[in-house]
Amino acid sequence: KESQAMKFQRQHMDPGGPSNNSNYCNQMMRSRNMTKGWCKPVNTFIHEPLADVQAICLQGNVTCKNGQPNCHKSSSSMKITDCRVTNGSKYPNCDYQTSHKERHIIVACEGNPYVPVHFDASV
Ligand SMILES: Nc1ncnc2c1ncn2[C@@H]1O[C@H](C(=O)NS(=O)(=O)C[C@H]2[C@@H](O)[C@H](n3ccc(=O)[nH]c3=O)O[C@@H]2CO)[C@@H](O)[C@H]1O
Repeated sequence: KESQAMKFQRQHMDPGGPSNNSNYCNQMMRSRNMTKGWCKPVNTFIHEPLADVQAICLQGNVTCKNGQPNCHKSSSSMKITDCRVTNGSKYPNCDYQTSHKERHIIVACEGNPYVPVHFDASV
């Protein structure tokens, strides 16, 4: 069974990216298994080293969207790509808009070791 920490890395980590093609999201949402059963509506990939993303758990503590107290906001902005399903997208041919951005990100952390398990938002 996939751990929450490994699920976070599968869904959100891409240190090597982004390739500047407009098809990045279509390719990545498929290859990271987020188009099975449905087209996941929104997903962010983070283009920073894993160690830098794990370090966010030691940074600014903030309240999560769901009210839980275990979210943390990155002290610096990070290179990300937002993938958002298009209006014309029809499962199983999931179609995404690819948006490359630099934002502070907010993740939820859990466990021992205390690591990212959920992507909450970018600001
Ligand atoms: N405080 C917590 N502490 C610990 N765990 C917590 C906590 N909260 C949730 N989980 C868990 O995390 C799991 C999970 O997948 N939550 S999810 O809301 O659906 C994730 C969102 C995110 O993937 C994506 N999104 C969204 C915006 C954006 O900019 N970028 C972007 O990528 O869309 C998704 C839906 O919004 C679930 O098991 C839940 O129980």
